[in-house]
Amino acid sequence: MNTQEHPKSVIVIFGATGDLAKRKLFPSIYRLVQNEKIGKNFAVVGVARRPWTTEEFRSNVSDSIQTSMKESKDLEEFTSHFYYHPFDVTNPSSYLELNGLLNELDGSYQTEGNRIFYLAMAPEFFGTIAQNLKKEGLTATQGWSRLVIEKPFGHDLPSAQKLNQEIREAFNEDQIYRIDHYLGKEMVQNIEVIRFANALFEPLWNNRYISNIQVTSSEILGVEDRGGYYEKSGALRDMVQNHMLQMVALLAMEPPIKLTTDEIRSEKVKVLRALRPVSDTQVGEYFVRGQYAAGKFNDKEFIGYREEGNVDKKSETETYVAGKLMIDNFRWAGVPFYIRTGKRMAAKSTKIVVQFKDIPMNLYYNKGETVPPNLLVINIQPEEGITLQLNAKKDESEGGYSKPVKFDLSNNLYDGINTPEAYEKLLFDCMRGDATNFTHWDEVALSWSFVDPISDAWKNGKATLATYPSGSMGPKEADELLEEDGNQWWPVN
Ligand SMILES: NC(=O)C1=CN([C@@H]2O[C@H](COP(=O)(O)OP(=O)(O)OC[C@H]3O[C@@H](n4cnc5c(N)ncnc54)[C@H](OP(=O)(O)O)[C@@H]3O)[C@@H](O)[C@H]2O)C=CC1
Ligand SMILES: O=C1O[C@H](COP(=O)(O)O)[C@@H](O)[C@H](O)[C@H]1O
Repeated sequence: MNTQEHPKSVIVIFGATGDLAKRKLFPSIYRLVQNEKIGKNFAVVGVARRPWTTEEFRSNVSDSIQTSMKESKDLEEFTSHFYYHPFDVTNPSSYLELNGLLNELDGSYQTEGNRIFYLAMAPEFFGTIAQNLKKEGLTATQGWSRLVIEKPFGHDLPSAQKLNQEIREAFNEDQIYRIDHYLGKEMVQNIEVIRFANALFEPLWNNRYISNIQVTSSEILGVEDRGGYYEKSGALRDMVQNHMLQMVALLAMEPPIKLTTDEIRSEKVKVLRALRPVSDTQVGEYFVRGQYAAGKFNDKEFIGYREEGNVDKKSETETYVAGKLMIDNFRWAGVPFYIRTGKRMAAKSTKIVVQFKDIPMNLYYNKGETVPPNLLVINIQPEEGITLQLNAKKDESEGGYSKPVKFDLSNNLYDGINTPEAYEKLLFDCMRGDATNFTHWDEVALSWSFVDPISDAWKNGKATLATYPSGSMGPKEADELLEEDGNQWWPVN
């Protein structure tokens, strides 16, 4: 890339001493520099309460890079772009001083007045920070100002509306970048290309040819030290309201008329609007919730969720959700989208399986053979790639007629290229003003509208909480959810 095209900006990270900044944000900025996506015209200002000096902050940034990258070079030059400005974000008088520093850095790094305010803090601070930034004139520069907001965006629809209103008093919708880091994953972005750049798939992408679609996001990790947050969230709010529904929307949306932010968002919104609402009397028919109990995985013993730190011993919080989503529109009528996500499961895997309908007649039936369905598998993580399961002739020596064969298209896809991390891509998109892979307010609101009745029904005791042993693929009730439709979960590894 030509240096002329490098985006220029001062990035202010609120919550710069926290976990997200250290594990994700500093390494992402480092990779942007190493990959020559940004040049010299950038500075990063860390804000938090801890009374660190800029030197201490730089040393923390340096540690973060050394811990997370296989190779780290030019660290001194890189960290020289970082500054620390300690203050309590609830104190309005501190913003003027911050503005002074930003103006100074703007001059030193020639960032043309462009500013990114990245809120890597608990959501209760979002409204206060946004309003103080505006009130104290930090957004009134000659360049652009953008606000990046981490999830969770509210706790339910009313709290999200309130939060949105507070932020919108200070920033326009097109200045707000709501992060859903799944939208930065290479293979999630690939869904659109697989669908809309291949003559092979798009004609089959409907209820005439697809039997069901399964989206799994399983984690081996448990809740561990995040009990305080997770007790108020649970898997439904933590994963389904955002990442899982976003993947479903990308899989189900109509082809946009153009690949622009607005057109793609508007197609995703139509899918979210077409989701069949689940009333409290139907919740058991469409959703299963579970919580991990003690168990063993790879010879290691794990405690149950209720034994984790900051978790109530009688907690009813779900660490697992499986659901059947129906999209009531012309393309998808009758096709279940099954989703499942959970912690302390048997695999770290995010995978989409598109199961095609059976052939109209099985010519091999009389020969005693079943013909398995064709499967298109999109592997999002940890491996990235696509496989296509077809049926092919067996070799004479194997006996019988047909067997499933997998075409692994992964190597052809990337050919060894090291794909960028989700946060790296999203930060770069924000610097370039491309909001396509961020969530619009309408998507957030519709997702909460879908999820709220489910969590209300659970809260009102309308469904039992199943348990599953740590190290398993979830409760048996989730298998029964599919068995009732004559389906089964496809393995994730
Ligand atoms: N960690 C992760 O992997 C992910 C996090 N998120 C979201 O990102 C956000 C941050 O998460 P995470 O980094 O884990 O949280 P942490 O608790 O690790 O960090 C919180 C940060 O906020 C600062 N802080 C707290 N109160 C104040 C205050 N009054 N004034 C100034 N600074 C303050 C803390 O610094 P100090 O104590 O020095 O003031 C710290 O830097 C949350 O919204 C979370 O939900 C989203 C996805 C993944
Ligand atoms: O947003 C979240 O995502 C992570 C899982 O992300 P992944 O990229 O590792 O799949 C999850 O652990 C966390 O609870 C949730 O807040």
